[in-house]
Amino acid sequence: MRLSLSKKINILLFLITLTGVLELSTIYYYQLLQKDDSRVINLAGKQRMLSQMAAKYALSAAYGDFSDKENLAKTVTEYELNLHTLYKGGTISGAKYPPAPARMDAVFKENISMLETFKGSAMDIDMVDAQNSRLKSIYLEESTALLNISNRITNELESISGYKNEHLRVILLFMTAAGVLIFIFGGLKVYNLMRPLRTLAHAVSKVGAGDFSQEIALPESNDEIRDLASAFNDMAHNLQNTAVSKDYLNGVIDAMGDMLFVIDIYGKIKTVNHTVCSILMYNADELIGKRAANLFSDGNVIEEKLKEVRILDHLEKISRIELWLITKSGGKIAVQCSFSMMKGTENGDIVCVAADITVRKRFEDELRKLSIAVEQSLSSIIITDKYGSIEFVNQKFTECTGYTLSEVKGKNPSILKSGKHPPEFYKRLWDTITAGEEFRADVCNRKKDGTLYWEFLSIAPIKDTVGNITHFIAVKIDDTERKHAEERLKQLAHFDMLTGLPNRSLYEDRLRQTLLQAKRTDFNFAVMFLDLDKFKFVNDTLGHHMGDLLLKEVAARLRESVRESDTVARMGGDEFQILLAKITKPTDAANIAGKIVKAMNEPFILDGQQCNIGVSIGISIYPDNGDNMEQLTKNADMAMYQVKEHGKNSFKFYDASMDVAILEKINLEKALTSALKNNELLLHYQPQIDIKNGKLVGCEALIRWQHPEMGMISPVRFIPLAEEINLICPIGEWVVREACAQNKLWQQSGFPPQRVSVNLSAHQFKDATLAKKITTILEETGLDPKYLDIELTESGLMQNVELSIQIMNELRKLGVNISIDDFGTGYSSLIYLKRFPIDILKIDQNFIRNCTTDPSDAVITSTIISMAHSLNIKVIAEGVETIAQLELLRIFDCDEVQGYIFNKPIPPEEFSKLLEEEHIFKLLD
Ligand SMILES: Nc1nc2c(ncn2[C@@H]2O[C@@H]3COP(=O)(O)O[C@H]4[C@@H](O)[C@H](n5cnc6c(=O)[nH]c(N)nc65)O[C@@H]4COP(=O)(O)O[C@H]3[C@H]2O)c(=O)[nH]1
Repeated sequence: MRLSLSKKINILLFLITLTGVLELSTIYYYQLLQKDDSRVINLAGKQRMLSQMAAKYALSAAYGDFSDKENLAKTVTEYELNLHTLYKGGTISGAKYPPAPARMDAVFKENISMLETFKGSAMDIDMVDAQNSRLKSIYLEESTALLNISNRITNELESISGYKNEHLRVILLFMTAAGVLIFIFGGLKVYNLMRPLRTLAHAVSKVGAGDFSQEIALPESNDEIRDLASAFNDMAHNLQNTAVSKDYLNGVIDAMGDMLFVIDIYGKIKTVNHTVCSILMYNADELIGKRAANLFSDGNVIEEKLKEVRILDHLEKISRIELWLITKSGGKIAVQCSFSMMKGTENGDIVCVAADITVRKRFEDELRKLSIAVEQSLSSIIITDKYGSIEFVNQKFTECTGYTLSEVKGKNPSILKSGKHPPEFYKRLWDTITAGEEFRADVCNRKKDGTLYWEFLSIAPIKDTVGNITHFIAVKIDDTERKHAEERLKQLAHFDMLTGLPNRSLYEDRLRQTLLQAKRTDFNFAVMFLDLDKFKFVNDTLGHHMGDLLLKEVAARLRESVRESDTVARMGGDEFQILLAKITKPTDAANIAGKIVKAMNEPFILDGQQCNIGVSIGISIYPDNGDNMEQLTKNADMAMYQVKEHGKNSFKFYDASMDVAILEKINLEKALTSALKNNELLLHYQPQIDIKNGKLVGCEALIRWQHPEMGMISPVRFIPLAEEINLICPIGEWVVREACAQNKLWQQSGFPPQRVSVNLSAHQFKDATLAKKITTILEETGLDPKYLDIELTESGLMQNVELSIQIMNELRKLGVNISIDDFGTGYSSLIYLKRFPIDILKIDQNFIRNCTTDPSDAVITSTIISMAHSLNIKVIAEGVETIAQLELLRIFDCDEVQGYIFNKPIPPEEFSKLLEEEHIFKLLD
């Protein structure tokens, strides 16, 4: 049952009041009772006195004194009245007397009876003989009895009154105790009521201090205090959920990544958060009170902004602006500030939140620079979406193709297709880029006006943050000129410039192809080795010009003598070779050879002058005279020598009896096998000179074989043999070790350090452990890798491009220099040149030899030099023999030169002398 607080208090008050009233009533009643009792007791006392007086008067009469007879009557009458009043109650002289308690009935009756007896005796008092002693005793007895009973009544009344008093005192005591108990109970109740109120007051004061986590235990009582406590808990809970404390708010503000300032109406800083302090490197104390404008590079702007914010306040707009904040150390930080009036305050504070946009700004700057770079790039740039639809092209693209951005936007780059590439090319392109890789290639495209052009194309996918391709970017460098140069170089590399016939490299390539085909499909072919008779005489007597004209005419007649499918090549000088691609029988070759001899014997009219020559032809037939290129060529060569030996101007088939030379070769092989361990190999060194100052910058190590009987043998003779019999690798290793050791010795002798170049055979370059071997040699000899230069021939590298690149990179990593030897005689591919990590390019001496006389050789030389320089590659010209060559090379900006004009390859002791003299080679004046 719910007892409300007011009810509880009312009950308590009622009980206390009731106790009080009862107590007062009791006291009052007690007082009244006391008054009645004392009146009764007084009357009873008076009865005792009256009984005494009656006794006295009776005695007096008994002794004959009747003077008090009347007094006796009066006394008895009064006594009787009083007795009846005491017994039954009544009023005497205005005073009221209550009737005596019932238990005193007997005594009062006895008193009345005694009084009646006494009265009877007293009535006869006149006849009493004064001397009658019996009467005397009767009177005495009766008055004493009356006196005694009066006393008894008095005492009994007194005792009844005393008992009553005692009883009332007990009641009073009890009531007082009850009152005290009710008071204590009430006090305890009030204390209990106050306890939850005190808890509540404590909790309320905590909430007031911002601690909303208060929750108090509900009192057990089902009253308003319980309601209050419950309401308080609800309130605190709601406050915690909806309101934030100052600390919490400060925590939030300090945790903000952006800087926060509160600026007062005077433009002074009132508050800052931690981010401000950490970015601007101030303490909060240093900032508070400072003018906000002083922190910005453009204080006026800030002042204006603050004013504007106050004016616009009613619009409730947040005003944003980009500014520069100055740090304590003077650094500048780009920020985007937003200003807003602080709501809920009257003092006009403004909140300024400044976001650090330095990175974004830098990024925007980068982006701006990048877009300018893209727009102004000298390369054409196309950006497409992931489906290949064009989104952007730059200015260079428009210049290059004639298409504007609006013309190509949304279209596919295939509008540029030239039709020069097969569908597989485009498939490979798409397969590569959609696989997320970069595609690079030389591409022939078509301009808007229909003209074709070449460009070097690189397409890269652009990926989003999760790696999905979103766009493709194509960067294209106009390659037409380079392509032309390359085509031209290829032409130069594969064709003889004078006669237009295929040169050695193309010829050998075709021979290789024919050989492969013949092996596959089993047919015969013939190799012819031709040497003109008397050409030297014509050249020497009629001059080079006539010699050239003659060679051209010879080439034309040779071409006419064979089928389209046959290859006529000029191998150099007056040496030609012919590949008769398919013959059914040797006589076919004999017929053609006869035809050629006949054609050569016809007089030549050169510039109006007639001259006659002849030709010696050696023929070898596949497969009878050899099943490989070298053998077929060598056998044809041998047959040609036979012709020369036997009178020239004829042809001869190879015959095994010619193999005397083969025996010689076998002997040579044996001798070479033991040459290494017999220490018959040695190195000569040829100086390499800086063309600008004549200083010695390096040398080329060239192997020599000092045979005990055959004398000095040229590497041209034994290196191919060593390659053939697999001796080239140990010999090559010996060369590298010897050259490194010698170079280190020179350095240890105090000579200025210089580079030593070593030739490496193509066979050595097939060895994947080559770099490891060279590392060991460098470690053993102690030579710094930068003083070693490895020379490789282009054709050697091309045999296995990927392995070559791998080995070259390994060597490069070691710090060793890499040169390409005999450049211009092989593939001369610029694309490969770009892929090879090359330091030096050596122009083949064939070009140098003729560069001053043959314009095409001069063109090749200068093209090679400028092309190498554009790829950051140094150029050495070898085989320089004349001042004219040297002069031309200097004009062509060649870097270094080597050749007989300075020195032939010399033994190390002689080379030491050059170093000792610190020899400066005399160049041109
Ligand atoms: N006509 C003329 N010739 C000049 C002139 N200056 C230098 N030479 C010669 O031209 C050749 C240049 O060497 P190469 O092209 O590497 O051609 C070398 C190279 O391919 C090979 N060879 C030489 N030494 C080694 C070697 O240690 N290892 C390998 N694998 N091959 C070597 O033998 C070839 C011939 O070597 P060498 O007979 O020493 O002939 C050398 C050198 O004596 C000049 O002004 N005029």
